[in-house]
Amino acid sequence: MNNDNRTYCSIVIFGATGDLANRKLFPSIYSLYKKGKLNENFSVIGVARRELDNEAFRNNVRTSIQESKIELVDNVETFLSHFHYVSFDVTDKQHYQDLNMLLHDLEGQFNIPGNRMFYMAMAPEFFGTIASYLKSEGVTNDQGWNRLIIEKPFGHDLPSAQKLNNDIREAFQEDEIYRIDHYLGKAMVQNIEVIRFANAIFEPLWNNRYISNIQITSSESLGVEDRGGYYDQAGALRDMVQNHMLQMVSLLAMEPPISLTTEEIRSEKIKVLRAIKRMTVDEVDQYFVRGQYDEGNIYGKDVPAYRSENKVDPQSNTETFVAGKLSINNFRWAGVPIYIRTGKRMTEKSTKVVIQFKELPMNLYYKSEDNMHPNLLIIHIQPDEGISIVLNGKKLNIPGETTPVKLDYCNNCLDESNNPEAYEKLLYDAILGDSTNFTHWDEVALSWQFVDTIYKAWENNKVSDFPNYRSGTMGPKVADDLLAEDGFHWWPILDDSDYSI
Ligand SMILES: NC(=O)C1=CN([C@@H]2O[C@H](COP(=O)(O)OP(=O)(O)OC[C@H]3O[C@@H](n4cnc5c(N)ncnc54)[C@H](OP(=O)(O)O)[C@@H]3O)[C@@H](O)[C@H]2O)C=CC1
Ligand SMILES: O=C1O[C@H](COP(=O)(O)O)[C@@H](O)[C@H](O)[C@H]1O
Repeated sequence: MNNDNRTYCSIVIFGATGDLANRKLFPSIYSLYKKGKLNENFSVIGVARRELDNEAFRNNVRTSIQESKIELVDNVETFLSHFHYVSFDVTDKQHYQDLNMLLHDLEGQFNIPGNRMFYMAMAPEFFGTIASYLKSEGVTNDQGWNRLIIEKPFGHDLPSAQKLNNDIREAFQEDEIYRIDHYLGKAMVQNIEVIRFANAIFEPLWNNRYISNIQITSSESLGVEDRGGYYDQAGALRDMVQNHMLQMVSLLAMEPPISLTTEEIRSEKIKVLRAIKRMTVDEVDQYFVRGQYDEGNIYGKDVPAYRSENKVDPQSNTETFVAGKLSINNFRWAGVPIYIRTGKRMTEKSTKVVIQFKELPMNLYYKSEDNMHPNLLIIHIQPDEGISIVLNGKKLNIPGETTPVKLDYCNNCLDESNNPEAYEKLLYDAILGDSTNFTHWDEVALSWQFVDTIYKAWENNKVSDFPNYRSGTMGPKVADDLLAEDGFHWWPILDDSDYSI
């Protein structure tokens, strides 16, 4: 049992009957409890409109844990007794007093010193209103700490993000705001810093003298599922690039921070985002391409085109795929393209980073382009977690010939059961007050600034060829052309891939 009183707190989940709460938050809280990271001094209050009593709410929580891969143990009923539910419409100010009273009661019952965490697991249009009523109705407490966890999307563009930020800043200080980017909770995304800054063999090579290009792929085999209404307004650039992809870029490209504090790491990440070369609207098509999925076949199953998905405009021009080339204008990275691509209904669910190293100035084994195999460092972010290094070895029994050999380290092979989910890690960080793996407003603003130019170009220049990739493929041909123009190709993302091409 953990006696760390920093974890003594109440967690209020706005949107407690929703998908995120059920699929991610309840199982994460249970997992923390089961591991002894949360002791008995906590409470969870669920808020949503539908009428439920505490018992029905606790049954929902139990079901959500059962449906996750976490095994229920004997203490589950004690755990559930910490959960309470209040039903109200968050736009209705008067109910916040009831919430405050319940918080006070539970703080007494569970001996919680007034620490309050407010988790916004609801549509973003409510974020500003909730923050403002929490403050005006005195629900933010002056006895302990107050923290606000905000889900994505954080705005739709820079002006809307700025407005949202101003609204929540009226009630919460920047250091009380935890903007979630769940990629920052993934084990191998967190490992990027360790790979870079704890290994003498990588950091000396981590620059434009030795690296020829970097590729980041985050592909999904799923389509938009039941989120067509949101996604058709968002698109892949807002949904994945503005946040997750640019966060990975900044971790890969940042300078070593002077220490591992939140402020130092953030400051280095922000410098990368500032150094990304800005495009004019007219230049966007040289650097970014988009796609939309057509019908096709994934894992042997026929799937519909994006335009036939539920709650999607049948004439939609929303992109479900983006690929782009970024340049970072600084001493370390000038001249090294960073290619990113992400999309739905692609061949496989996979997130990988491939660092391709430059060729030797003179390779004694060179015979033709076909036998040139660049060294690669592959960071497998999901579903497999680990790193691979592709080197050149001797081809058996053929003198003077080389062949690529792959050295693998698998992170989740060691003990998968003990590997916490991203949400679990981030929730725990927020409870402890560690905001390193959350995004600062400056990062959000710089990312939107970059992405807004792309959308401006795309709005001016409507597509005529959507849908342009079949479901179950790696995206449209234009994404391959983007690299081919620079003499590169996308490295394959499947785990048993052949890296000899
Ligand atoms: N689901 C996911 O995997 C992910 C979600 N997110 C983000 O998380 C947030 C929540 O998403 P998700 O859980 O999928 O959404 P859902 O639509 O599943 O849930 C919305 C929740 O809000 C409640 N709600 C809606 N209107 C009101 C209101 N006026 N007053 C009180 N409660 C209300 C709903 O309950 P009721 O109808 O009972 O009021 C429900 O509990 C969004 O910002 C989303 O972008 C981010 C990443 C992944
Ligand atoms: O934020 C989002 O991420 C998911 C992909 O997350 P992952 O952890 O499964 O890689 C994506 O499906 C969703 O559209 C987006 O909103």
